[in-house]
Amino acid sequence: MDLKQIPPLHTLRVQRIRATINRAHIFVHSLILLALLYYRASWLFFFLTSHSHSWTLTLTWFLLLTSELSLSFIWLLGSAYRWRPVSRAAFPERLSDDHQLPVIDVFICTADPEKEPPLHVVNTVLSAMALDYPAEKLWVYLSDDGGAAITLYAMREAFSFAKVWLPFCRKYGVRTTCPNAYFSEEDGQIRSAEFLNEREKMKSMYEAFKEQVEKAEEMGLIGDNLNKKAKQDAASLIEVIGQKGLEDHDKMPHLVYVRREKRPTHPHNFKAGALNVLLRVSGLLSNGSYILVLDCDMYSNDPTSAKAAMCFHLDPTLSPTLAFVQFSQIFHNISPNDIYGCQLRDVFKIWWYGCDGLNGPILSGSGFYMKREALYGIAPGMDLPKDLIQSRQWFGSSNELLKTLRPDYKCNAENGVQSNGLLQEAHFLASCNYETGTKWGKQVGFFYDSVVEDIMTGIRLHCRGWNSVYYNPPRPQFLGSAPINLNDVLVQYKRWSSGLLEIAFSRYSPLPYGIMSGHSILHTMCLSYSASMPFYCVFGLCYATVPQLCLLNGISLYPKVSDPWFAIFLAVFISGSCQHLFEVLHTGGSFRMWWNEQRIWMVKSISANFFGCLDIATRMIGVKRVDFGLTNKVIEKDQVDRYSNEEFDFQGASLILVPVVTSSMLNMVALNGGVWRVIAEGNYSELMVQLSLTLFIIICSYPIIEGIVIRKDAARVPPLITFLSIICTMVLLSLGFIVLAM
Ligand SMILES: O=c1ccn([C@@H]2O[C@H](COP(=O)(O)OP(=O)(O)O[C@H]3O[C@H](CO)[C@@H](O)[C@H](O)[C@H]3O)[C@@H](O)[C@H]2O)c(=O)[nH]1
Ligand SMILES: [Mn+2]
Repeated sequence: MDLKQIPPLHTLRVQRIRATINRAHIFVHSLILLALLYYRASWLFFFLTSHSHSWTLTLTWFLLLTSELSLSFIWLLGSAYRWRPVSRAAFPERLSDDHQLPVIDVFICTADPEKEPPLHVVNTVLSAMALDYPAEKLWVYLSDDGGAAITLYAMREAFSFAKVWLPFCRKYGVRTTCPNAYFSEEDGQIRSAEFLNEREKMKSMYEAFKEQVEKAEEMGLIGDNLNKKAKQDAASLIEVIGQKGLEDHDKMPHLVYVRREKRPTHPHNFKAGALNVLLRVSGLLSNGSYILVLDCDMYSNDPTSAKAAMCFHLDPTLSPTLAFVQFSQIFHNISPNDIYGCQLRDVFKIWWYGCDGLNGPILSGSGFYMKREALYGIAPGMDLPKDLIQSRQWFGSSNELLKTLRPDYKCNAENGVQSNGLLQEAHFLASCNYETGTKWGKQVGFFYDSVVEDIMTGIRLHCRGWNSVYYNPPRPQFLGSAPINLNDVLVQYKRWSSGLLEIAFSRYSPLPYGIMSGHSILHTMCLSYSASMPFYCVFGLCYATVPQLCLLNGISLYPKVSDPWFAIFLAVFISGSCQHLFEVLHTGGSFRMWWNEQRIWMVKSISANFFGCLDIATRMIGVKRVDFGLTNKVIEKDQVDRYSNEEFDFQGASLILVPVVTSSMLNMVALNGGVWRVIAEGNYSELMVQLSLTLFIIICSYPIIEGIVIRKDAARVPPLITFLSIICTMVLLSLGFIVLAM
């Protein structure tokens, strides 16, 4: 048959108009930036060389040049995302028969039954079990780092519930296969009486299942495992759920509960460590060629994702170098205009499309189908080590695991796992000593050098020669929940910032590493951009303080309104803002969302990014240990109300908020002082930019100022934070007066 007549499994379209607009903008914006930097540098040079040079001016201009240079450099790296955006379509219905599909292992991670309620976790498990994929080829693994009896109990109950839930979903073509989500939304379609009847029955069965888990929780099944020590010090426990009735597996995927061994003396490497244990245990039990990774707070929202991913993985032209297919992450609980910028709009609606037009998106933690072989430490097309000694150095001493690496290996778990002693070996693979002296976490599996293991792993796979694909079909394939309280948001960003800095300062820092591994320059820029984001704090901190302190002291840092160079500063501001606004509107956002994103970018850069830098600095000098800072997923009703009203929630605010509150206070003082000075001295034109900048920051900070001065409710800025920020503001003001008066 003529190959051209076979309908393709997927298609790719380059977004030409977007690419052209983007490239034109990159060109214009680069020219403006160059002019601005020239202006700043030439004056700085003049100050340095003139006889009567003032140290104060030299210092302030140096600070501004540094911050403007850093921002321009980060912008330049990020412009690679806009170079060649593409979009894809997949046609899973064109896949040939089910018999040829490979085995898929689904990995779901949970780490704490208090912050991640077991009922939510098993909802994610159920949604994954209901993927539209041959049941005997689907294995679902849950890694329980919380080591809680209640989670295991909930898994067993979930397996029983799945026996009725999966047939129901299949019979009626239910797409929302996460029961909690399904029963909290209306079906919306006109359905038969039989269906409505069954749905009601199913609902009451779900309620009964839910009650059972909640009752167990109340009865204390959650048990003594909850205390911190037990979480750090526990033996491994692996259970293949529902194995006794093998007949179940005609229609049911396998479900495996894995609790790895943890000892206080052994670093457990957080999620990456958990995933690597799953990689080994699953290698032994099912050895799926592909792996779907899900966080416990992100459920499958469309059963077709597995087959859609296979459209790419099974395409012989893509497959040899394709490591993973990344799906978009959509968060179901985002407020109408996304006050905290948690939907990661730029990542999933702009950047990954752009990366996909180069070598593919960076790994994003959850919602991706990964080729197992890509995680085994080799470049595409290379063979795994054949020599036994070398294999053991890479993969550890389990002969059973090593056998699974052979190309002719036949999985022997088909006949039941418990019977053939494999479980014992699985415990060995989940023990905390197993990785000692091996390449796990360094070359094999998910990488340990950063708490953002996803980005780290993605960068290293790309630099090793693997590619990836981004797929974002109209119906969200995976839905997650985002934090809805400012402190949780900032703590999450702080972890990401420190993790990204770990990458930036590691041997795998993407810019040198990408260039040295011969990776494409544009894609290296994309990889480097992600690792450079924490450095936004240089610009943020400088622009929130230096021009303001100078304004108070009557020092002008920008050209006069009448000076032609003034237009350059205005043009940078307009060009940057317009591009951002255009992208927000183009990706379905509103004007309000654009404004919110501007604000939260400022907030995050001076708090989370700055604290990320401090975190790394304290770790480097050995004062602090690495911490994951799990995101809290238990949400109170009043928090939800505040969030849906788009009201800032400062409850539980920690020190991380101090820079934000300090900056708001400082800018208010500066604006008042600046206005007085301008009125008194009439140097309006000279200080115009500084006055406008200060006013802009104040308008952006309105919810924070409101939280300090006006609000009296429980979610206002806590008085302690206000107090600390007053002290910081006073220190900054005094420093400003002392230094600038020199
Ligand atoms: O020691 C740990 C810590 C975390 N987790 C799991 O890791 C996942 C992500 O944790 P979460 O607190 O939800 O962090 P987020 O910031 O929401 O996660 C984002 O950032 C992480 C990297 O920091 C990525 O791994 C995630 O995929 C990405 O969604 C959850 O399923 C946790 O249960 C573990 O299994 N073991
Ligand atoms: Mn999460």
